Amino acid sequence: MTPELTYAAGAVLGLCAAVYAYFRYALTYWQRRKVPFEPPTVPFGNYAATVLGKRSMPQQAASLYFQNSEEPFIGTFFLGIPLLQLHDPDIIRQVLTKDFQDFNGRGIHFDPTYDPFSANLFAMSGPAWKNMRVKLSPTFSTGKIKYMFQTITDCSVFLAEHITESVKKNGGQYEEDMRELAARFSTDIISSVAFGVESNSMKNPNSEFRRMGQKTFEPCLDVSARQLLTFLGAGIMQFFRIRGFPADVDKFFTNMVSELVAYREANNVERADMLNLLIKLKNGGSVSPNGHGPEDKSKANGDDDRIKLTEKQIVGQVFVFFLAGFETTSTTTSFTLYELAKYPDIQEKVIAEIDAVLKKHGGKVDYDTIMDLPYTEMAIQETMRLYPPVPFLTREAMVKRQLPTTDVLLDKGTRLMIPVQALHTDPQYWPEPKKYDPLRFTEEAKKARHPMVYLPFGDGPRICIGMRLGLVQVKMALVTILSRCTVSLAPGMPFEARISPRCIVPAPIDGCRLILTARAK
Ligand code: HEM
Repeated sequence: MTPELTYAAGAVLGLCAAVYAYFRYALTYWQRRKVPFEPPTVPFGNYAATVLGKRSMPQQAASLYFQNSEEPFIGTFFLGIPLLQLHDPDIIRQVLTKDFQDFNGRGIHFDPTYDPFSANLFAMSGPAWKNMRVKLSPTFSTGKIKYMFQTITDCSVFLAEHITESVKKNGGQYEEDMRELAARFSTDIISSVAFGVESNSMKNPNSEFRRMGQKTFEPCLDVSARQLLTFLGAGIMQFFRIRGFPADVDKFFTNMVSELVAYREANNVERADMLNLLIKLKNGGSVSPNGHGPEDKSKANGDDDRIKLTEKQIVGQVFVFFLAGFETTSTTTSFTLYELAKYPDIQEKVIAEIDAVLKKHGGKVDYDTIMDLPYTEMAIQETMRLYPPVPFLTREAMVKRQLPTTDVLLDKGTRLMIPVQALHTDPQYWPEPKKYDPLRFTEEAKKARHPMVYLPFGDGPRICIGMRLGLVQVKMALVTILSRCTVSLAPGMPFEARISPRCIVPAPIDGCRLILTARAK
C-alpha cells in the first residue's frame, strides 16, 4: 500500500470512529436526562425498521408505544435526533391545548431561503404561524364552505356519471379500485376549491394534477425519504439543502399559481375558491368569514392583521391545501367504503340514512343534506380511528421548560411526538380495537372517553384548519356512490388491509378493489 493510500484509509477509519463516537454519545441523551427510553442502535436510533423499509414510521411508533404503554412518555431517537414520544393523554392535552404557547411549533422542515414551499401554514411556527392562521381561518368557515359547495357538487356530477356509465356498460356490476377513484374525485375537488382549476381527473386519470398528486405520495424511495426527513430530520434537510418535494412538483405549482394570479388580477376575475381569498389577502385585505362578500376591513386589529401576503406565500398555502386536502380525504373515503364492503349490515344502515335524508331534502344534495348524516359521520369517524390519515402529530418545545405534569426539563427545540395510530388502537381505551364499530362515536360513548385518545384532526389551536371541508368531501363521495350502488370486496381482496411499510399516510398494499353493484330503484 502506498503512503497516500495508507493515509486515506487511516482518515476514513478515523472519520468512521468519530461518527460512531458521536452517535454513541448522542444516543445517551435521554439516559442523561433520566427519561425512560427504548434502547437505540447506531446509526438509525429506534427507527432502523423504518429506514430499511420494513415498518412505516407510524407502525414503528406504535410498536414502541405497545412495548412501553405503561410509561407516560418515552425517549426515542430518529437517527441521532432525540424524539420524545408522549403516551399519557393528560400530558398530551397540556401540550396541545393548555401549554400550547410553549409548544406551538411542529419541529418539521421549514426553510424558505432555499425551499419556498416550506413556508406553509403546516410547517410554520411562532408569531408567523399565528398571523397566517388568523388570516387563513376565515377561508375555512362554514360560510365559505357553503360558498364553495356548488363547486363540490359540480365535481360530484362527474363521479356520478362515471359510476352510472360503468355499471351500465358492465351489466349492473363492475370492479373498481376505489382508492384511485377517490383520489381522482378529491383531486378534482381540491384543485377546484383551492385554485379554481378543473383538473379533470375523473375523466382523465392521467391529468397533470393527478400526476402531481401521485408524485407527492407514491411509495417510492425518493418520496418516502423526503417525507421521513421532513417530519423527523429537519436539520438534515437544511444541512444538505434537500427540498420537501421533487423539483417538477415545485415548478408545476409555482408556475400555475403565478399565471393564475396574473390572469385574475389583469382581468378582475372573481371565483368561488381559496385562491380568490388569498389574492384578497395579498392585496392588503382580510376576508369575511361568512360568504363571499366584500373584504371585512373592520376585522383589522391594528397590528399584524393588515400585513399583506406575498405571491410566494400564496403558493405555499395553496400547495399545502392541495397536499393536506386530497390524500387525507381520499384515504378516508376509500377505507370507509372498504369497511362498509366488509360489513354489509353497517353498509345497509348508512344507505338507509342516505336514502332517508335525500327523501327529506327532496332528492337535493346541498350543504344541509350533507350535514344531516349522523350515522354516516360516525362510520367515517370509526374509519379515521382505524386508519388515521395523519397517524402521528409533532410539536416542538419553543422554550426551555418542564414537560407538563412532570419534572423532566426539556431543552428548547426538543421534538415531541404523539403516536395517534397507537392511541387509536390501544385496548385500554378501545375494547376489541380491531373491530369496526361506528357506535363507538355516539355522544355518550365520546363523553365517556378521554378526548385525547382520538385525534384524527389533532387538537388545540393547531387543529386541522380544513376539518369541516374534509368531512364534507368524504360525505359527498359516499352519498354520490352509495345512493347508486352497493359495495362488496372484489375477489382476492384481503379482509384485513395490509398497510404499506413505506408510506406515512396509511396506504393499502392491495389497493381498495371493490365490486360496485347498481342498486334496485
Ligand atoms: C379527512 C380529512 C383530513 C384529515 C384527517 C386531516 C388531518 C389533519 C391533522 C391531523 C392535522 C394536524 C393537526 C395538529 O397538529 O393538531 C392537519 C393540519 C392541517 N390540515 Fe388537515 N386534514 C384533513 C383535511 C384537510 C383539508 C381538506 C385541508 C385543506 C384544504 C387541510 C389543511 C390542513 C392544514 C393547512 C393544516 C395545518 C394547520 C396548522 O398547522 O395550523 N386538511 N390536518
